[in-house]
Amino acid sequence: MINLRQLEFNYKQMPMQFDLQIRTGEKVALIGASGAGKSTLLNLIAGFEQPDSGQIWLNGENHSHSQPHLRPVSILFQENNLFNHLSVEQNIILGLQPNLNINAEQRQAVLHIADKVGLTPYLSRLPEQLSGGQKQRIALARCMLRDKPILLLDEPFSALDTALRQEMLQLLAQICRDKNLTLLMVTHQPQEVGHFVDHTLTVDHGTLINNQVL
Ligand SMILES: Nc1ncnc2c1ncn2[C@@H]1O[C@H](COP(=O)(O)OP(=O)(O)OP(=O)(O)O)[C@@H](O)[C@H]1O
Repeated sequence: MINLRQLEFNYKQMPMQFDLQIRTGEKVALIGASGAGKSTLLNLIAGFEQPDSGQIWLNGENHSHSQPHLRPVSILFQENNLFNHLSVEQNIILGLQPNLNINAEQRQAVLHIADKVGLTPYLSRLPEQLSGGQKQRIALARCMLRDKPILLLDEPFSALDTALRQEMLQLLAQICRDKNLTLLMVTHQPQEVGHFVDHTLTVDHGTLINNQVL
């Protein structure tokens, strides 16, 4: 569950104020013009930006000022999600274990998710040897492996073609269902995710302006 209460944040040129209520297991798409504040909203929830005032409640706990790693949240950024000196497999493993030491069961989970996102042939490569879409799939695989109840995705599929976007969306739907995840996902293809999400919210000039049920 995500509950934002009169959350205020100011970049000099753009004051922002967010009120938001997303129930556990709910899936919400976030749309809006470039520069409207979508990424900032995700960064506030994940703890990478600090609000000036207001409250952030996540799964019933007040996380208004907690450290990012203490929040029950996984986030996929628009870019720079990967460690370039680590292999594809190691980048995925980071979702489970920061020191990369995993047991046999965890390795099975890594291989399974790598297979699901079509990265099995690339596991020993470095990210720089992959395309933009393949890199984004590494980050997506890592996010989906993590055991956090809230998933924040910032344009996760923008580098993928239509067919692959559909496949990744199905995988995401399955994982959200299996783990009962709460999902907030920035997208520029609201028509493609309409059947998958419960609501679409629009960010306009630093505020959530509507709540449209699709
Ligand atoms: N570090 C920063 N310092 C000052 N202003 C910033 C900073 N980061 C973003 N902004 C400004 O805050 C506003 C919101 O940016 P944000 O990245 O949240 O928009 P967005 O809706 O995610 O855009 P896009 O769809 O292009 O990714 C923009 O006007 C942007 O210029």
